[in-house]
Amino acid sequence: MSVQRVGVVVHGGRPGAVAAADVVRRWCERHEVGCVAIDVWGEGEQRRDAREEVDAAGSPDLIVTLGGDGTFLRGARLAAQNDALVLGVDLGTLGFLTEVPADDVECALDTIHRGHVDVETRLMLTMRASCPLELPEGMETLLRYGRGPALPPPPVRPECAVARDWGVALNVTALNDIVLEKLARDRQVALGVYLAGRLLASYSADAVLVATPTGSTAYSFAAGGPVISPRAEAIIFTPVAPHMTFNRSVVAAPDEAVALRVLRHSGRAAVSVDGQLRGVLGPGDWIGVYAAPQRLRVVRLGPTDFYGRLRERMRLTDAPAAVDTDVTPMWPHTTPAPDDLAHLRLPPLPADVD
Ligand SMILES: NC(=O)c1ccc[n+]([C@@H]2O[C@H](COP(=O)([O-])OP(=O)(O)OC[C@H]3O[C@@H](n4cnc5c(N)ncnc54)[C@H](O)[C@@H]3O)[C@@H](O)[C@H]2O)c1
Ligand SMILES: Nc1ncnc2c1ncn2[C@@H]1O[C@H](COP(=O)(O)OP(=O)(O)OP(=O)(O)O)[C@@H](O)[C@H]1O
Repeated sequence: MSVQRVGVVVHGGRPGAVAAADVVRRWCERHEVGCVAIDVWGEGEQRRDAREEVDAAGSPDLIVTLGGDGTFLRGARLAAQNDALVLGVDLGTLGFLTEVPADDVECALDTIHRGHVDVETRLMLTMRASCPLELPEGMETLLRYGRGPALPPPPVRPECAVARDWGVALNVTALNDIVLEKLARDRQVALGVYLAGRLLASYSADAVLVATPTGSTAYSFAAGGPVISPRAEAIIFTPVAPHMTFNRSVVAAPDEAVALRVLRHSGRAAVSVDGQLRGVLGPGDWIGVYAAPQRLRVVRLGPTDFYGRLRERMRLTDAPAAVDTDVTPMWPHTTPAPDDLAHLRLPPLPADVD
């Protein structure tokens, strides 16, 4: 695939990211490829929903993010809207989602332009709600204090309108997670949690969240949820500080929806999508979270080493009694794999590891 138009999402507060954006712009000029800077977070401006943002940018077919995981999530939201490829350049703190170091950005663009890339697809979430979402007056001001303006409420998909009891379909995609959390710090949320349409249990908690396998290493991980390979197809439900004995995550199949209903006596609940506040629910309101029909298409320049990255970036520590200096991979596969292993994804050669 040759690239027609690149959309650049840059962490404007980081000089290294701004300099790397310049490198991308010059590469585009040299290759006569359109290039547009997408300032998803222009200070003082009204933010746009993903459709408006992508249209204004002239429908790029490649989104390059220059920043950390937050910047990647902002770019992924736009790429998902246009079925564009997304390349994450690592200029952040943790860099769990990003793919290439800043020094390799030109080389990465050359490779993509020649069509020599692997495209990894990632499951994303979308949702329906009992009513369109909105932010109460005054919240916008609070949000600006933290991280700049809020996104507008998610647009309703009119093409998905049916009978009222199915609620409204919202034009949102989450690569990590959709979170329902208490709005007031002193009032838990009380929720009925339904899996595949059946009540699992009623929860009183600080928050509950629905995560993708990609998001299993983000908030869900912090709340004690399982780590799931991003290549797996699953939907994870994780409660955060539930005041009850059943506090486990439940891993559902990708065609099973997770519905969250705010109970009558509950405090109000904030809905966040990949860390962005998108609405507030009151008693009686509900959201249904399910796998989006489209997958995110992420550029991979080499074999992914998810577990190596997990060990390194999360700084996993070994049991003191089990520390061993031998880190030779199991099955280094310097010779072809035996027949009984031929169908497996085997560890990448050390030279190929990102
Ligand atoms: N207690 C928590 O850990 C907590 C609380 C709120 C939100 N979050 C997460 O933050 C995400 C938004 O990220 P942000 O960078 O915009 O906000 P942020 O700056 O608050 O980032 C939270 C941290 O999570 C990391 N992160 C993000 N996605 C990840 C992933 N898939 N795997 C591993 N680490 C990941 C980021 O690098 C950062 O260190 C949300 O989707 C949510 O999962 C985490
Ligand atoms: N384009 C931008 N311009 C100015 N400030 C920004 C921009 N993007 C993010 N910031 C600010 O930088 C801080 C970190 O943002 P964010 O966590 O989203 O970055 P990130 O890309 O995930 O990098 P990191 O890995 O360091 O967290 C936030 O306070 C945010 O407001």
